[in-house]
Amino acid sequence: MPQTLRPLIAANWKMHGGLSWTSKPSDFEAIYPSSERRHLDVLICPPATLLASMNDGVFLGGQDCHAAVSGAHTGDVSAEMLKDAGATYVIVGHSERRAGGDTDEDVHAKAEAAKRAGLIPIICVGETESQRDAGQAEHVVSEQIKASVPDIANYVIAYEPVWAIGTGKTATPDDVDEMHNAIRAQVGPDVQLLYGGSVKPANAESLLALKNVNGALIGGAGLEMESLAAIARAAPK
Ligand SMILES: O=C(CO)COP(=O)(O)O
Repeated sequence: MPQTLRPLIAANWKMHGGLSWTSKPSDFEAIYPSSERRHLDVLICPPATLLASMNDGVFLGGQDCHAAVSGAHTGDVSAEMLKDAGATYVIVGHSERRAGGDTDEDVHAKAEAAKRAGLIPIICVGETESQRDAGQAEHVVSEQIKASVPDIANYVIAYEPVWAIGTGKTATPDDVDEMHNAIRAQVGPDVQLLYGGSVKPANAESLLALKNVNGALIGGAGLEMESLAAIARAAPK
């Protein structure tokens, strides 16, 4: 891993959590103190309702944003609102949003909105199981990157094969290595590349050891601070 690319261990809480929830980022500090993790960054992306109530020594992010600054968009949240509530990052183009209708063009516009607001977009890409079975995985991901990534300097790519999300099926280290090497060749040396899809404490070390894996985007295993910390501890120093 080039020296400049710090590991980023990111939890996407999806639609889980509330103000009285027992899992709190402040507990993360007690389990894995920042003094012991100066070599990496930890990010939690809670539901937008919780962002402003959290300020606990980890980076915070949104899970999606609208492309506009404000306006008549019922139910949406702008990148500026996420920034205002304490976010540093925002996930865009998650497959669960793409399944809900987000196109590559939408993702491109959302990533530009993130930059406009001073947030770092985490741009998600990944193939479906049938695309992988058809030998199309690298092509699909490369086309998603071409169409979804705007001309901005500071962004993160998260490779999340759709078939590995929430299924317990993790891509093998060889599959992840091959895909991340292809993405690295496409985006250059400066972009952090995260792997996501059933990352757990038990498989984190083998995935995070890969040369072009600079961190993880974690769903289920990121809801508990103990398991998130165990994954973070598996990142190379
Ligand atoms: O979608 C994901 C993170 O954004 C991955 O979810 P799981 O870790 O639950 O498979």
